[in-house]
Formats: sequence, structure tokens, C-alpha cells
Amino acid sequence: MARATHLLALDQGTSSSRSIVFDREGRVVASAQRELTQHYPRPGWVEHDPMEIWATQRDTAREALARAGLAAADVAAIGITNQRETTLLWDRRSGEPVHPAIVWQDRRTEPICAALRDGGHAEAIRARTGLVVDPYFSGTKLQWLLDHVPGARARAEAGDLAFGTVDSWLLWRLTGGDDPATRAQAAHATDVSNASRTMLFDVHRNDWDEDLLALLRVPRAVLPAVHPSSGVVGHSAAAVLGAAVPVGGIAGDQQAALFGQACFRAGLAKNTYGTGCFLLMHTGDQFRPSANGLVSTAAAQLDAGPAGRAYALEGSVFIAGAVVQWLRDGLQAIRASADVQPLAESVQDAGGVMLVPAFTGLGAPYWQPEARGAIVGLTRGTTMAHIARAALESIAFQSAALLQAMGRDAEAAGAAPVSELRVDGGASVNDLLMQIQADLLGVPVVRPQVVETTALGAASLAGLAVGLTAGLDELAAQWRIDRRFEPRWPRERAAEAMARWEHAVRQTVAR
Ligand SMILES: Nc1ncnc2c1ncn2[C@@H]1O[C@H](COP(=O)(O)OP(=O)(O)O)[C@@H](O)[C@H]1O
Ligand SMILES: O=P(O)(O)OC[C@H](O)CO
Repeated sequence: MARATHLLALDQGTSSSRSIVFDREGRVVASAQRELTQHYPRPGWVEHDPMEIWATQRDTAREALARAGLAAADVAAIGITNQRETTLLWDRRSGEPVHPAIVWQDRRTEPICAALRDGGHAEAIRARTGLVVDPYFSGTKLQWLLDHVPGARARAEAGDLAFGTVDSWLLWRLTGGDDPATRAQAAHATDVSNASRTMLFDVHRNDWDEDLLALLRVPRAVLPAVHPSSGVVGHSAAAVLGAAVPVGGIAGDQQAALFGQACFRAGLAKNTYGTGCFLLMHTGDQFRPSANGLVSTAAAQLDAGPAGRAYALEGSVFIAGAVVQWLRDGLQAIRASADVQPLAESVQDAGGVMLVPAFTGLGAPYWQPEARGAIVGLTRGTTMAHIARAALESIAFQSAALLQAMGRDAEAAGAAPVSELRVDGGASVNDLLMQIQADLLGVPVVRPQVVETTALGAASLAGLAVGLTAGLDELAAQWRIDRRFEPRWPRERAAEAMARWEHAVRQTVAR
């Protein structure tokens, strides 16, 4: 048999399932995508149908292979990457989910989190897991499922139920197949980067934390095995793609993007500009707690031993590209997202207007759930062009605040600050936004040729596992620059702009 030459990435995101076929040099050969239905059963609740997650993912994998003109036998390995924290619980025998997936954005477990904070557990949780106590993470979502699905806790304790984030669910379906006859071969596993988002995982020891399991009343029997992010954890059931293919990589989507951006060592950082922004900075083999409102998380790890340890600091912005959607759909100021750039470029600057898109509160580093959006600095001369420019600037300001927080953490640890920011995501195509970002940060903003960095990261992790990819040096050499945006502003101007931003932020909080 000819040696398999390609890699298949399954990229299961919040809004869609995508599959991308890469060649061994990391070039995109073919892709396929399907939208995912969002369910909002109550205010603050967000759910996905687990069977739709699986079916769309499976179908895009088949379609991408067909478009590439390849068979499963041509695929050396599969890499899985996924929306993180989203929580699933299913019956090991029937394969049926016992409840819809509770999506990372879902806020229903805030009362559980408040009780944990009031009970004085926040510091211990941060020290073990790197996370702030927030409904964002999986632990309280799993607790809610065990408490609210009739009979779930007893079935979980008896070992009949399996918990997983989306990667585990896809792996289980992929390796077990759709036929009950092959279910016994299903792998129930996850990787360290996904486990580190559960608030149940000790990132120092890379194991589930017995104290946290007891605190959240989670029986160990529901939990998946935890593996490094690279390594073969099972093979797809032959019926799914037409032949068995090793699953060689798993990572949460933001850690996969960090890997796909070739950020393999301390100080390298990437920012993904999608609906929100996710900024991650590698901190090497050191777990670094944040004193500045960020979370600490496991980066993609290649090896189970101490030598494989890799961590990152992370900050997320809730509304980034979404502010452009709001200009389009809410204000109807533009017809398509891409129209924001010419409109914003039609004015020299925002004319003193500041827009704080705190539509759903503010995330890191502010953590102000009660804040609401504001536009300040309006004059008789203000036009929609100024507001559009202020909207773009708001994306850059929020990201700059995250990078400043990372800089303060790095300084406190005696580490070097970030020297360039690697970017990807839907809004990173906006050259004006990228230039504003560089001007504010004072470091170059670098956009790579392959902006499918999440899928590329997962494919690379899988490629390393089966030897199709030689090593990190080869991956670093494959990462190529499309465009580099150099900062042009004097630092005083950037500092003054940041001060005006922080002033505007304070006005949204003090209501
Ligand atoms: N040219 C553009 N300028 C600014 N924002 C854009 C542009 N094109 C798309 N966007 C924004 O990018 C986001 C989509 O990016 P994407 O990476 O697909 O997001 P997600 O993965 O969160 O669904 C949308 O919020 C959209 O408004
Ligand atoms: O699906 P995305 O790309 O919006 O990413 C979701 C994140 O993983 C949530 O933490």
C-alpha cells in the first residue's frame, strides 16, 4: 500500500463544523463546512444538539475527502480540535446523549459558581486549575447535568454514563462508529488542553483533582482518560470514512491555533479575531498564575512526562467581530462585514468617539458581567464613519488591554514581553484593524499565509504522532508570513489612546 500522505483536521466550532485536508507541507487541499444550529431555550442558556455536532462533523469529513479526491487510506492521521468547555453527557451502552450539550457561553450555573466563590474556594481552584470560577468552564455544567437529569447521578456512579467535552464526544463516535456492534471499541479520552478547561483538572500533575471532584460531586467513573495532545488514542471505525484511520491529535481550538501559529515557546503569542477574540501567550514549561485578570491554561502538550509540559496565559474578549455584525444587522450601517473597512477609512480617525461593546458585559481583564455598551464623545460632526472606525478600534483596544495584562504578568515573572502578535480569524483580514492593532501595541502584528491555524494545529499534532511531520522545526519553517503590520505611532500617542479607552470602560461599569 502506498504511504498515506495527507492529514485530516476535524474543527468543530461554536457556529459550524468544518473539516480540512492538509498535505504534508501544511497546505490546505480541500475543506467542507456545515452550520450548527444554536438553541437558546431560556435567557442565558445556550445548547447544541450532540447528534447534530457529530453528524455535521462526520459529513464534512467525508465531503472534504471527496473534494480532495482522496480516500481514507490516503490519510495518515486525524486531528480533532473543538470549541472548548462545552459539556456533554451520554450513555455508554446506547450511545445516546442524556441531555443537549451545554455550550461554553451558557450562564445557567452562575448560582453554583457564586456559592463556590462565597464558600471561599476561588483561590484554591485558581491555584490547581489556573481558572477563575465562572460558568464558562465545564465543571459546574457537569454538576448541573448530574443534578438535573433524572437518574443521572446514580447512572454516573455506576459507570453507565460518560462525560466529555466536544473532542471526547467526537472521538467516541469516531472510534465507536454509528453501528452498536462496533461501540465496544469506542475510545473515551481527551487531551490536557481540553481537560484544563473543565475546572476539575490539576494542571500541575496533569490528572483529575480528587478534591475538586468531591467539591463538585463528580464521580470519577464519568471522566475520560487524559492524553497528551499528540499521540494515537484510537482508530476511526472503518465504516465512518471507509477505512480505519489513526486519531493522532486532540487540542482545544485556541490551543490548536497557538500551535498552528508555531508559537512553541515562551513569549510567542497569537490572537484570533472571530466573534470574540482569544489571545494566548505561551509561557513555556512554566505554569504562570495571572495577577492581572487572565487565566492560565495547558497549551498543546506533546509528551505525557514533565518534559512535555507547556502552558499559556489566556484572555478572551466576548465581543470583537460581533461588533461589526452589530453595525451590519443592528445599526444597518453596512451591508457586508467587509464594508466596514472602506467606511472606517473614509475618516482620518474616530473624531473623539469611543465605542465600548460591552453588550454582554466585559471579559478579561475586566470581568464585569454587569457592564453594558456605550458610545461616548459624540459631537454634531460625528458620522457613521466615525462610529464604524470606533467599532474597529474597540476590537484593537480590548486586545491591547489583554496584551498589556500579559506584559504585566511577564514582567512580574521576570520574563520577556511579547515581541510580535500573530493573528488569525475572520476579522484578521481587515488590514485597517490590523494596522490600528500594531499602532496601539507598539509591536508588529503578523498575519500568516495559512489563516486556518486552528485546523492546521490539530493536523500538525496528528502528523507528529504518526511521523508524517518530522518535528517542531519543520512546522516552524512551514509557518509563512502573508503580511506584517509595523507600529507607526509614537508610544505617547498609544498610551494616551489607551487612557481614553480605559476612561470609557469605567463609564460602562459605573452605571
Ligand atoms: N472584513 C472584516 N472586517 C472586520 N470584521 C470582519 C470582517 N469579515 C468578517 N468579520 C467578522 O469576523 C467574524 C467571523 O469570524 P470567524 O473567525 O468566522 O468567527 P467565529 O469562528 O467566531 O464564528 C464575524 O464577527 C464578522 O463580523
Ligand atoms: O468555536 P470558537 O472558535 O468560537 O471557540 C470557542 C472557544 O473554544 C471557547 O472557549
